[in-house]
Amino acid sequence: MSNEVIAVLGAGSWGTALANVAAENGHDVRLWTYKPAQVAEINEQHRNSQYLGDNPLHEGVVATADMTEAVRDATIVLSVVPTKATREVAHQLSDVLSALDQQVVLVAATKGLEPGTYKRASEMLAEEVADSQRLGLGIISGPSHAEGVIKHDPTLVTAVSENLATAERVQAAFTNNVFRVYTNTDLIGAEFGAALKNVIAIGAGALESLGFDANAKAGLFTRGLAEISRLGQAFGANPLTFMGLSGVGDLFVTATSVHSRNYRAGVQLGEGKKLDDIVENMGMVIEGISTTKVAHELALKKHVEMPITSTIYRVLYEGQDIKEAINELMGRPVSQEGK
Ligand SMILES: NC(=O)C1=CN([C@@H]2O[C@H](COP(=O)(O)OP(=O)(O)OC[C@H]3O[C@@H](n4cnc5c(N)ncnc54)[C@H](O)[C@@H]3O)[C@@H](O)[C@H]2O)C=CC1
Ligand SMILES: O=C(CO)COP(=O)(O)O
Repeated sequence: MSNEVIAVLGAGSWGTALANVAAENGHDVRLWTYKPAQVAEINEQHRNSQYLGDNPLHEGVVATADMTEAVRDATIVLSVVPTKATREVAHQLSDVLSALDQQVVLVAATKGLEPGTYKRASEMLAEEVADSQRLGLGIISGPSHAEGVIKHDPTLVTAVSENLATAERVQAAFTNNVFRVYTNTDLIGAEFGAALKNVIAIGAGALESLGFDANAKAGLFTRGLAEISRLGQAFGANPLTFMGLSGVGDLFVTATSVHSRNYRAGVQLGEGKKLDDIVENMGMVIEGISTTKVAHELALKKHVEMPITSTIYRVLYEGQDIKEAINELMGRPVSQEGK
């Protein structure tokens, strides 16, 4: 395996888990966070307790609060901050790359769409980091909770870039015996799948707390995936991508796992907790909350029917009662599948 110098921007649960995979694969890894206490804990105790508890990190994961230090000589840079911070961090990265006169393969691991602009993570990176500063642009996506990856649970993800050689370079850098990386070239489909499954996962959590059985969840997953695919296709996605790891795979894990922040938020909504309290107590980003609003707006703009997403929008943003919302969904005129 050729050795890469990999900078990971964002030391939350996912950035730390990805940095750990890269270090275990023998790469030179720098993990950037703006929090000095986190730098000290990672470098001295090889833990990131706020996000990953007592799980030990590989000693090759070196944290720094200095982005220039993190990025200097890096060949691959991963952006793993929440959607709302992606543009700001990418802008900072661009300044750093200019000063270093350096080019990198740029990879987003963020799952969301930017409010207002409706941009995907890779689009934000492309807008903030100039072509001349990039050797390639892609994403890592798929069913992969950090909590499982850090414990070496077998995990399958996909590296996606419109340029297959870029995807293959990321694949080569991250694949190992417990972390298997596929490739794909449908960036649009992969990013829509990754962002929109979070919305359905919130719905799945709510069904769980209302005590509904697997029938309801299977219906939600299937019809949820149908509307995710419809919206993605309206932007040019390949429908087959939604059958893959960044589509049904990620929907399945996020809408069924207790590790999912989105699913857990849905459970708490179903228990009657207030949205603001849920966000405050989670302590980690719940991307689906903002994505629900973005997706609902996009569906209206593109005239794409997304009844489940719009129902979850009304529950989250208009205070609609969940049981009443489910009754409304179930009472919609019946229709033909595959339309
Ligand atoms: N947690 C997981 O298992 C997975 C998460 N993801 C995605 O990865 C992204 C990050 O998720 P998590 O790591 O779970 O989030 P997190 O909430 O655990 O951590 C986010 C990190 O970003 C940092 N951050 C936030 N705002 C910042 C800013 N303005 N400037 C610099 N740093 C900032 C925080 O300090 C924190 O270290 C999300 O889009 C999520 O959907 C994708 C796959 C798995
Ligand atoms: O995308 C994820 C797993 O693949 C993470 O989902 P949550 O943000 O809901 O934990």
